[in-house]
Amino acid sequence: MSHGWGYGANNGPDKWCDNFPNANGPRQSPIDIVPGDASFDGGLKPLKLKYDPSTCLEILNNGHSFQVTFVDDTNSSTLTDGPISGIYRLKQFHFHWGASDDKGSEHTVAGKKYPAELHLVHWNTKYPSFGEAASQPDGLAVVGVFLKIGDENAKLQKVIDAFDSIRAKGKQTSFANFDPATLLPGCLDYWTYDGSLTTPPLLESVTWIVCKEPISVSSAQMAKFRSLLFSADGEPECCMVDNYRPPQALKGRAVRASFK
Ligand SMILES: Cc1ccc(O)c(S)c1
Ligand SMILES: [Zn+2]
Repeated sequence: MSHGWGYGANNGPDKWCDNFPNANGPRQSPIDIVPGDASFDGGLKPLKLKYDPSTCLEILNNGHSFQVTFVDDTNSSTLTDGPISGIYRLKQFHFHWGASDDKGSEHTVAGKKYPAELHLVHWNTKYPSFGEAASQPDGLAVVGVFLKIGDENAKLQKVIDAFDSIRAKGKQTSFANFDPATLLPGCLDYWTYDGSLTTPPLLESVTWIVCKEPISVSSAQMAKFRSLLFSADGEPECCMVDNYRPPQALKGRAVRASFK
């Protein structure tokens, strides 16, 4: 039986094209962002993120990353303005990270890798659901935030404190009253381009909004990320590390900057 997709030698990013033809599509993510090649667009609006902590629902280990999911049946937690039109609802946030502090982000900046990258996933409310939106070219908007090694991040620690309850694949636990805005950098300057999910099925439905300014994470906190498992209870333990896709070909796409 064929093993599901993952990040190992036999099922990792270089093999995803075998089962997911989008992998070789024209608007794949992530990309290497080259600041000198990005064009400033004065028409880009500031990001407007309105998050209601009471919509925070649970935290789970899905075997690829961990994610915090939100109730998305109203416009309580939304992304508007920025490069998008209309109202996009927050569905979940998750991270990608490395086995060591020198790698882990999906997007890179002039070749620089950060130790981790946060993705805040929003869906366009012109469609009836996340699932419907995910198959549309303007269906999703993902805000990416880089993590850099520095001071301990007290806000992030609230998420890390839940890891003991979700160490193995398939584990989930309630996670209430968390404000994802506390994970955003102070400056919301961003780069934006048309891309895709960075995990199978690699749907080309994402407006990427990558923040220029990183947030901090301590090396000890990154070690806690690496204590999570790709494997389920009863399976040989496999540490959840290097769950990132490397940069993909730009294929003529423009990258715009909201800042000079
Ligand atoms: C919807 C979604 C799921 C997983 C991901 O890594 C991303 S980037 C987006
Ligand atoms: Zn992601």
